[in-house]
Amino acid sequence: MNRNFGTGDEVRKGFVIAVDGPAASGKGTIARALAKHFDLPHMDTGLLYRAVALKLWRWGGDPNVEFEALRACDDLGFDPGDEELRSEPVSRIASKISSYPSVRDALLQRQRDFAAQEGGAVLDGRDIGTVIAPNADVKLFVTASAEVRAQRRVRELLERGMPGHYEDVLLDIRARDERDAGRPVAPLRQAPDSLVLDTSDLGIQESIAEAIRLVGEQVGLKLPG
Ligand SMILES: Nc1ncnc2c1ncn2[C@@H]1O[C@H](COP(=O)(O)OP(=O)(O)OP(=O)(O)O)[C@@H](O)[C@H]1O
Ligand SMILES: Nc1ccn([C@@H]2O[C@H](COP(=O)(O)O)[C@@H](O)[C@H]2O)c(=O)n1
Repeated sequence: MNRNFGTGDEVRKGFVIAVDGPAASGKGTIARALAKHFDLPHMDTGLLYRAVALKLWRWGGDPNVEFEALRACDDLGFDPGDEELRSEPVSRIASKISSYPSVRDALLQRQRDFAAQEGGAVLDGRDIGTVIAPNADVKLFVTASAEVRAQRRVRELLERGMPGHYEDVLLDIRARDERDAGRPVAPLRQAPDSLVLDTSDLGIQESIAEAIRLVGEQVGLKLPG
Protein backbone atom coordinates (compact mmCIF):
# COMPACT_ATOMS: atom_id res chain seq x y z
CA MET A 1 0.00 0.00 0.00
CA ASN A 2 1.26 3.44 -0.87
CA ARG A 3 -1.06 6.39 -0.41
CA ASN A 4 1.57 9.05 -0.51
CA PHE A 5 1.38 10.09 -4.17
CA GLY A 6 4.90 11.44 -3.85
CA THR A 7 3.68 14.45 -1.88
CA GLY A 8 3.19 13.00 1.57
CA ASP A 9 -0.55 13.70 1.35
CA GLU A 10 -3.19 11.09 2.12
CA VAL A 11 -5.39 10.11 -0.77
CA ARG A 12 -8.53 12.25 -0.80
CA LYS A 13 -11.92 10.64 -0.40
CA GLY A 14 -13.43 9.86 -3.75
CA PHE A 15 -10.16 9.84 -5.68
CA VAL A 16 -10.87 8.49 -9.17
CA ILE A 17 -8.38 7.33 -11.77
CA ALA A 18 -9.77 6.74 -15.28
CA VAL A 19 -7.75 4.52 -17.61
CA ASP A 20 -8.79 4.24 -21.25
CA GLY A 21 -7.23 2.87 -24.38
CA PRO A 22 -7.59 0.45 -27.28
CA ALA A 23 -7.60 -3.35 -27.07
CA ALA A 24 -4.47 -4.99 -25.67
CA SER A 25 -2.74 -1.67 -25.01
CA GLY A 26 -2.01 -2.79 -21.45
CA LYS A 27 -4.60 -0.58 -19.75
CA GLY A 28 -5.95 -3.44 -17.61
CA THR A 29 -2.47 -4.36 -16.41
CA ILE A 30 -1.77 -0.71 -15.59
CA ALA A 31 -5.16 -0.10 -13.95
CA ARG A 32 -4.73 -3.16 -11.68
CA ALA A 33 -1.23 -2.03 -10.71
CA LEU A 34 -2.42 1.53 -9.98
CA ALA A 35 -5.26 0.17 -7.85
CA LYS A 36 -2.81 -1.94 -5.86
CA HIS A 37 -0.29 0.87 -5.49
CA PHE A 38 -2.81 3.49 -4.38
CA ASP A 39 -4.98 0.99 -2.50
CA LEU A 40 -8.12 1.68 -4.48
CA PRO A 41 -10.79 -0.74 -5.75
CA HIS A 42 -10.62 -1.53 -9.45
CA MET A 43 -13.25 -2.22 -12.10
CA ASP A 44 -12.43 -3.68 -15.51
CA THR A 45 -15.47 -2.32 -17.36
CA GLY A 46 -14.77 -4.47 -20.43
CA LEU A 47 -15.80 -7.45 -18.30
CA LEU A 48 -19.35 -6.08 -18.12
CA TYR A 49 -19.63 -6.08 -21.91
CA ARG A 50 -18.01 -9.50 -22.02
CA ALA A 51 -20.49 -10.81 -19.42
CA VAL A 52 -23.43 -9.61 -21.55
CA ALA A 53 -21.81 -11.23 -24.59
CA LEU A 54 -21.24 -14.53 -22.77
CA LYS A 55 -24.81 -14.63 -21.53
CA LEU A 56 -26.13 -13.96 -25.02
CA TRP A 57 -23.81 -16.60 -26.49
CA ARG A 58 -24.93 -19.22 -23.96
CA TRP A 59 -28.57 -18.39 -24.67
CA GLY A 60 -27.96 -18.70 -28.42
CA GLY A 61 -29.14 -15.09 -28.82
CA ASP A 62 -28.42 -13.02 -31.92
CA PRO A 63 -25.75 -10.34 -31.33
CA ASN A 64 -27.05 -8.47 -34.36
CA VAL A 65 -30.36 -7.83 -32.61
CA GLU A 66 -30.04 -4.97 -30.11
CA PHE A 67 -33.12 -6.00 -28.15
CA GLU A 68 -31.70 -9.48 -27.47
CA ALA A 69 -28.43 -7.98 -26.25
CA LEU A 70 -30.36 -5.60 -24.00
CA ARG A 71 -32.29 -8.50 -22.47
CA ALA A 72 -28.96 -10.11 -21.55
CA CYS A 73 -28.17 -7.03 -19.41
CA ASP A 74 -30.98 -7.88 -16.97
CA ASP A 75 -29.75 -9.17 -13.58
CA LEU A 76 -26.21 -9.35 -14.91
CA GLY A 77 -24.06 -11.48 -12.64
CA PHE A 78 -20.82 -13.18 -13.65
CA ASP A 79 -17.73 -14.91 -12.38
CA PRO A 80 -14.70 -12.76 -13.36
CA GLY A 81 -12.62 -15.96 -13.33
CA ASP A 82 -14.76 -17.60 -16.00
CA GLU A 83 -12.27 -18.45 -18.79
CA GLU A 84 -14.97 -18.14 -21.45
CA LEU A 85 -15.27 -14.41 -20.79
CA ARG A 86 -11.91 -14.02 -22.54
CA SER A 87 -12.61 -16.45 -25.40
CA GLU A 88 -12.53 -15.23 -29.01
CA PRO A 89 -16.27 -15.70 -29.76
CA VAL A 90 -17.16 -13.75 -26.63
CA SER A 91 -14.64 -11.00 -27.48
CA ARG A 92 -16.18 -10.64 -30.93
CA ILE A 93 -19.72 -10.48 -29.56
CA ALA A 94 -18.67 -8.01 -26.83
CA SER A 95 -17.17 -5.72 -29.44
CA LYS A 96 -20.44 -5.86 -31.40
CA ILE A 97 -22.97 -5.42 -28.60
CA SER A 98 -20.97 -2.61 -26.96
CA SER A 99 -21.98 -0.38 -29.87
CA TYR A 100 -25.68 -0.55 -28.91
CA PRO A 101 -26.81 2.62 -27.08
CA SER A 102 -29.38 0.68 -25.01
CA VAL A 103 -26.73 -1.78 -23.80
CA ARG A 104 -24.32 1.02 -22.86
CA ASP A 105 -27.15 2.77 -21.07
CA ALA A 106 -28.07 -0.38 -19.13
CA LEU A 107 -24.47 -0.74 -17.87
CA LEU A 108 -23.84 2.95 -17.19
CA GLN A 109 -25.13 3.35 -13.65
CA ARG A 110 -23.24 0.32 -12.34
CA GLN A 111 -19.99 1.87 -13.53
CA ARG A 112 -20.84 5.34 -12.25
CA ASP A 113 -21.77 3.92 -8.85
CA PHE A 114 -18.45 2.13 -8.70
CA ALA A 115 -16.60 5.33 -9.58
CA ALA A 116 -18.58 7.30 -6.98
CA GLN A 117 -17.89 5.02 -4.01
CA GLU A 118 -16.36 6.48 -0.92
CA GLY A 119 -12.60 6.43 -1.10
CA GLY A 120 -12.51 6.43 -4.87
CA ALA A 121 -11.68 3.87 -7.52
CA VAL A 122 -9.72 2.96 -10.62
CA LEU A 123 -11.74 2.04 -13.70
CA ASP A 124 -10.46 0.96 -17.09
CA GLY A 125 -12.27 0.80 -20.40
CA ARG A 126 -12.93 2.89 -23.48
CA ASP A 127 -15.14 5.73 -22.21
CA ILE A 128 -14.18 6.16 -18.56
CA GLY A 129 -12.61 9.60 -18.86
CA THR A 130 -15.18 10.83 -21.37
CA VAL A 131 -18.54 9.38 -20.21
CA ILE A 132 -18.40 7.32 -17.01
CA ALA A 133 -16.20 9.60 -14.90
CA PRO A 134 -15.61 12.83 -16.84
CA ASN A 135 -14.55 14.52 -13.59
CA ALA A 136 -11.95 11.88 -12.71
CA ASP A 137 -8.97 13.26 -10.84
CA VAL A 138 -6.49 11.64 -13.20
CA LYS A 139 -7.12 10.33 -16.71
CA LEU A 140 -4.64 8.08 -18.45
CA PHE A 141 -4.92 7.16 -22.11
CA VAL A 142 -2.84 4.03 -22.59
CA THR A 143 -1.90 3.17 -26.14
CA ALA A 144 0.55 1.14 -28.25
CA SER A 145 0.93 0.43 -31.96
CA ALA A 146 -1.51 -2.10 -33.43
CA GLU A 147 1.43 -4.40 -34.29
CA VAL A 148 2.75 -4.42 -30.72
CA ARG A 149 -0.74 -5.00 -29.35
CA ALA A 150 -1.27 -7.92 -31.74
CA GLN A 151 2.03 -9.48 -30.63
CA ARG A 152 0.99 -9.16 -27.00
CA ARG A 153 -2.43 -10.66 -27.69
CA VAL A 154 -0.91 -13.62 -29.57
CA ARG A 155 1.46 -14.28 -26.67
CA GLU A 156 -1.43 -14.07 -24.23
CA LEU A 157 -3.58 -16.48 -26.28
CA LEU A 158 -0.75 -19.00 -26.63
CA GLU A 159 -0.04 -18.82 -22.90
CA ARG A 160 -3.69 -19.69 -22.32
CA GLY A 161 -3.43 -22.66 -24.65
CA MET A 162 -5.66 -20.95 -27.25
CA PRO A 163 -4.82 -20.59 -30.94
CA GLY A 164 -3.35 -17.21 -31.91
CA HIS A 165 -2.24 -16.35 -35.45
CA TYR A 166 -0.50 -12.97 -35.72
CA GLU A 167 -2.06 -11.79 -39.01
CA ASP A 168 -5.59 -12.73 -37.90
CA VAL A 169 -5.15 -11.11 -34.50
CA LEU A 170 -3.79 -7.92 -36.09
CA LEU A 171 -6.79 -7.71 -38.43
CA ASP A 172 -9.12 -8.30 -35.51
CA ILE A 173 -7.45 -5.59 -33.40
CA ARG A 174 -7.72 -3.08 -36.26
CA ALA A 175 -11.39 -3.95 -36.79
CA ARG A 176 -12.07 -3.52 -33.07
CA ASP A 177 -10.24 -0.18 -32.99
CA GLU A 178 -12.41 1.01 -35.86
CA ARG A 179 -15.65 -0.15 -34.23
CA ASP A 180 -14.69 1.32 -30.83
CA ALA A 181 -13.62 4.66 -32.28
CA GLY A 182 -16.35 4.85 -34.93
CA ARG A 183 -19.51 4.17 -32.95
CA PRO A 184 -21.75 7.17 -32.42
CA VAL A 185 -22.31 6.56 -28.68
CA ALA A 186 -19.37 6.74 -26.26
CA PRO A 187 -16.67 6.15 -28.88
CA LEU A 188 -13.10 5.45 -27.85
CA ARG A 189 -11.56 8.92 -27.60
CA GLN A 190 -8.68 10.44 -25.77
CA ALA A 191 -10.21 12.89 -23.29
CA PRO A 192 -8.63 16.33 -23.84
CA ASP A 193 -7.41 16.39 -20.24
CA SER A 194 -5.89 12.91 -20.29
CA LEU A 195 -2.22 12.00 -20.02
CA VAL A 196 -1.03 9.74 -22.83
CA LEU A 197 1.09 6.72 -22.03
CA ASP A 198 2.41 4.94 -25.12
CA THR A 199 3.61 1.51 -24.02
CA SER A 200 4.85 0.36 -27.48
CA ASP A 201 8.49 0.41 -26.37
CA LEU A 202 7.93 -0.29 -22.69
CA GLY A 203 7.86 -3.59 -20.85
CA ILE A 204 5.17 -4.31 -18.27
CA GLN A 205 7.16 -3.10 -15.27
CA GLU A 206 8.34 0.02 -17.10
CA SER A 207 4.75 0.82 -18.13
CA ILE A 208 3.52 0.42 -14.57
CA ALA A 209 6.33 2.56 -13.15
CA GLU A 210 5.61 5.29 -15.69
CA ALA A 211 1.87 5.19 -14.92
CA ILE A 212 2.53 5.51 -11.18
CA ARG A 213 4.91 8.38 -11.88
CA LEU A 214 2.36 10.17 -14.09
CA VAL A 215 -0.44 9.79 -11.55
CA GLY A 216 1.82 10.91 -8.72
CA GLU A 217 2.93 13.93 -10.70
CA GLN A 218 -0.66 14.84 -11.53
CA VAL A 219 -1.75 14.49 -7.92
CA GLY A 220 1.24 16.51 -6.82
CA LEU A 221 0.00 19.27 -9.10
CA LYS A 222 -3.54 19.05 -7.74
CA LEU A 223 -2.96 18.81 -4.01
CA PRO A 224 -1.26 21.50 -1.96
CA GLY A 225 2.27 20.19 -1.26
N1 LIG B 1 3.95 -2.91 -21.50
C1 LIG B 1 3.71 -4.19 -21.81
N2 LIG B 1 4.65 -4.93 -22.41
C2 LIG B 1 4.44 -6.20 -22.78
N3 LIG B 1 3.28 -6.86 -22.56
C3 LIG B 1 2.31 -6.18 -21.96
C4 LIG B 1 2.45 -4.82 -21.56
N4 LIG B 1 1.31 -4.42 -20.98
C5 LIG B 1 0.48 -5.48 -21.03
N5 LIG B 1 1.07 -6.54 -21.60
C6 LIG B 1 0.50 -7.85 -21.87
O1 LIG B 1 -0.35 -7.67 -23.00
C7 LIG B 1 -1.59 -8.37 -22.81
C8 LIG B 1 -2.75 -7.39 -22.85
O2 LIG B 1 -2.66 -6.55 -21.70
P1 LIG B 1 -3.95 -6.04 -20.96
O3 LIG B 1 -4.91 -7.16 -20.75
O4 LIG B 1 -3.50 -5.28 -19.78
O5 LIG B 1 -4.52 -5.06 -22.07
P2 LIG B 1 -5.92 -4.34 -22.14
O6 LIG B 1 -5.70 -3.06 -22.82
O7 LIG B 1 -6.57 -4.31 -20.79
O8 LIG B 1 -6.70 -5.35 -23.11
P3 LIG B 1 -8.27 -5.48 -23.40
O9 LIG B 1 -8.89 -4.15 -23.28
O10 LIG B 1 -8.32 -5.93 -24.81
O11 LIG B 1 -8.79 -6.46 -22.41
C9 LIG B 1 -1.44 -9.14 -21.49
O12 LIG B 1 -0.98 -10.42 -21.77
C10 LIG B 1 -0.39 -8.35 -20.73
O13 LIG B 1 0.34 -9.15 -19.83
N1 LIG C 1 -15.80 0.96 -21.26
C1 LIG C 1 -15.82 0.01 -22.22
C2 LIG C 1 -15.18 -1.21 -22.06
C3 LIG C 1 -15.25 -2.14 -23.06
N2 LIG C 1 -15.95 -1.88 -24.19
C4 LIG C 1 -16.11 -2.88 -25.22
O1 LIG C 1 -16.13 -4.18 -24.66
C5 LIG C 1 -15.29 -5.07 -25.36
C6 LIG C 1 -14.50 -5.89 -24.36
O2 LIG C 1 -13.64 -5.01 -23.65
P1 LIG C 1 -12.12 -5.41 -23.23
O3 LIG C 1 -11.56 -4.15 -22.63
O4 LIG C 1 -12.24 -6.51 -22.23
O5 LIG C 1 -11.42 -5.84 -24.47
C7 LIG C 1 -14.37 -4.21 -26.26
O6 LIG C 1 -14.31 -4.76 -27.56
C8 LIG C 1 -15.04 -2.85 -26.29
O7 LIG C 1 -15.66 -2.64 -27.52
C9 LIG C 1 -16.55 -0.67 -24.32
O8 LIG C 1 -17.17 -0.41 -25.38
N3 LIG C 1 -16.49 0.26 -23.35
